[in-house]
Amino acid sequence: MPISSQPFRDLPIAKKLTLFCVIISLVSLIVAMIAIIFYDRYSFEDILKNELVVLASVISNRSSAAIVFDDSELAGNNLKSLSFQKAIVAACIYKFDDNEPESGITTRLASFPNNSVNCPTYTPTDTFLIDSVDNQYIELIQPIMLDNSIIGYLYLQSNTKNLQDRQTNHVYVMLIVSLFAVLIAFWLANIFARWISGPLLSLGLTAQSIAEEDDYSRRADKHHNDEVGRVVDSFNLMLDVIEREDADLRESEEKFRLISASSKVGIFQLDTQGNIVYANDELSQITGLSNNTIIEQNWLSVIHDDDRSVIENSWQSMLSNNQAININCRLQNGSIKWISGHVGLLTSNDAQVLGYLGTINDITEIKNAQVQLEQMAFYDTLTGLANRRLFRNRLEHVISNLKREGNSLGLILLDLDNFKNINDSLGHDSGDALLTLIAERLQECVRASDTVARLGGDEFAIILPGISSSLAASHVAEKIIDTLKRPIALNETEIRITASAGISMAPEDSNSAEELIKNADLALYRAKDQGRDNYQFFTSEMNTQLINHLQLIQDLRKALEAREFHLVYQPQIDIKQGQLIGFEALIRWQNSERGFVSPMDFIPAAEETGLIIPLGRWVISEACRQLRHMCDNGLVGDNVVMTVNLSVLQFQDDELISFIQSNLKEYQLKPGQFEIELTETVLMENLDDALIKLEALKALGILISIDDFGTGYSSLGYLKRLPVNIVKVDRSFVMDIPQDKDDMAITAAVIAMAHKLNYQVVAEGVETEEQLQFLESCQCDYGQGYYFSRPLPASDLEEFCNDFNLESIRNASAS
Ligand SMILES: Nc1nc2c(ncn2[C@@H]2O[C@H](COP(=O)(O)O[C@H]3[C@@H](O)[C@H](n4cnc5c(=O)[nH]c(N)nc54)O[C@@H]3COP(=O)(O)O)[C@@H](O)[C@H]2O)c(=O)[nH]1
Repeated sequence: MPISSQPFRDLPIAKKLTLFCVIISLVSLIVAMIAIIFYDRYSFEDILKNELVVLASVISNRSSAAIVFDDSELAGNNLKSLSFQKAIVAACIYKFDDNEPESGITTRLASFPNNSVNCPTYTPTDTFLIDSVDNQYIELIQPIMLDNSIIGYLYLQSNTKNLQDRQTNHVYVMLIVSLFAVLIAFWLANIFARWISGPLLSLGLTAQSIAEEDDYSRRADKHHNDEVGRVVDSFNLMLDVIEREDADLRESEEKFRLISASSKVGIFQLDTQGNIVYANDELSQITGLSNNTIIEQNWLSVIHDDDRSVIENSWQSMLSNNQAININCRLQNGSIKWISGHVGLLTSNDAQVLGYLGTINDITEIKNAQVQLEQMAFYDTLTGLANRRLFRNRLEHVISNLKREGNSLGLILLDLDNFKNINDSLGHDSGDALLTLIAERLQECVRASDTVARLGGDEFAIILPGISSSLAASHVAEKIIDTLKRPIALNETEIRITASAGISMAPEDSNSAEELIKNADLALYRAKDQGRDNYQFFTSEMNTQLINHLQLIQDLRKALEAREFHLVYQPQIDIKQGQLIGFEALIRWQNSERGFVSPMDFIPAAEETGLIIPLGRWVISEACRQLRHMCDNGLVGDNVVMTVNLSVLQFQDDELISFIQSNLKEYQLKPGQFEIELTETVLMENLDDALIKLEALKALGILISIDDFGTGYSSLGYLKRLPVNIVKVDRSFVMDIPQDKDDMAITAAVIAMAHKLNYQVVAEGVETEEQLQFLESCQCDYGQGYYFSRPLPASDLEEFCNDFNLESIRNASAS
């Protein structure tokens, strides 16, 4: 409620109290004075009248003789005594006429002063009268008695001036006394007022200084235990609470300031209109605007053009709905920054919106990382092509459109032939560069609407959406294979590479992405099987093959548990000495339903499933056990070597060496009695690791031979680096001797080269005397083949060992 300015009301309490006391005193004094004046007046009049009566009584008593004797002189003398009475202005003595006293007629006998005009010609009607005349005089008529008879009258007139003077004096005195009383009352009231208002004033001053200095540690002084004292107590109590809350507030403000200052988050406060009223330094850092500019400038102007309308909309919705919002946008202030933020409501205890409090984070790095991650998640980092995930997404997307639009889809899976060799020989950097060039060539072969993806390694996929027919798909596949065949210049080397491709079509082959990939993969497998550098369409019989393959794997697992495997041992003969020098352990699987299953069929499946590890370990143990058995039975000496074949996975097994060692120990065999046979493919999987492992095996004394030498990536360069003991010339070279002169030349060269490198040579697949003679002529060290013996079951080994004689074999062959 507005306070109107009223002079009295606005006076300080002390003055009000003083004024109040003075007014009370004044009113009291005035009332008292009036009462006294009135009282004075009547009491003075009474006194005057009484004095007049006494005076009249005395004069009248004295004057009876004068009347009786009609002595005016005596009467005059009696009256003269009144000269001392200053108030008496007139006095007269009257006597009744002697002749007619009953008539009441009087004669003036004497007067004072002489012949006073004031003495009336008097015929009294009353015997006794006293009265005041016009408040100026008092008149008295006193009968003069003699023997109870009235003989005359005395008239006295006294003026009241004296009385009035006395009264006036009284009034003056009272006024002076009142003045003093008022002054004393004022003085006392002042003291009293100060006494009363002093604590209030002090309380007010304390409150004022607290407000001015913002110092809530101060306390008001308590002067009395009265109501003001209780107000002071309450005030101080309130200050305690405020001080505590103020301290808490300051502490929290300080915390906020510290947090705000050191925060890596931009913090800002807006008023109810959305204007920034506070911003911390980090906000300036993030926005690139100075603190003042942020507050002055319309900060929305720094929002990226593309994001501004979205932010404005959510901003408006926050202002109108009073609901917190999350923001995610770009800032354009020179460079582009991504920010993420939150703006919440700042409300009072009664839920009134006081403004808005918000935070923003610079998420540019996160965004960039996100973009990078997205790139990495969906694109191949080396070639920039779609990766497996994106390929899969697109394939599923195209298939779903296919169902709607009734189009066809071609899927080509592509694998580079022998890419590994290039990688190993030229190095991974060259391999990567080649893959990048291949990716470029692949993209040249297809339309922009097609998807070229790298699925990993040297495996690529091409999605051909909306392709008209399998004929059109075959044209693309041909184009790709031809394009890739073109020589590629890589690090000043000209490289030629071929590719194999498998094609599946939707909806003909399947409408499921997974099925299509699987079908194309089967077709690719067939293309590789067909000698690479070609493409194959998926056919339903490939599916049958797949089913058979899966059945084989299932049976293989069961066979391992059911111990359906056994080993056969093929002797190896020293051609020059004609002596048995070792056996190659070869696995056999005899299945009740399948009958005999060739290792050529089940070893790849065992490799594929990892079953080769337990299977291969069983072979090692069984071969060692068999050699121990033969040694123990005197069938062979400790110079006879047992050879086992190791596949890629087996050779990569970290526990291979320790496993071999523990078996040698268990069967008390020397490392030199045990040999591992590795194909070039096994070694080439990871030549560097293979070398380390081979060195370790050789250091232990275990013999190492390279199987199928000459069929793979045979190179003198890498052969030199291999710590092997024996090279096995592949059966394919031996089998056509002596008909195939080239094979003879190759065989002779391999033997000579191996000898140069101090390796011994085993010729595989020796079936005839001619082959043996040729190998002899080439100084081949050892031979293995049906000519000497087929692989023998363990039960036939005793007979073989006891009966073996190369001469007899040769003689029998000659006859
Ligand atoms: N990882 C493992 N691989 C193994 C194991 N056992 C065998 N194999 C590999 O399987 C492939 C086929 O072997 P297999 O059918 O046993 O054939 C061997 C011989 O029977 C055959 N051979 C031997 N001499 C002749 C011959 O004069 N003529 C002819 N037509 N065939 C002959 O050669 C095979 C032995 O070859 P190799 O191993 O290269 O010395 C084969 O690749 C085996 O390696 C196993 O336990 N683990």
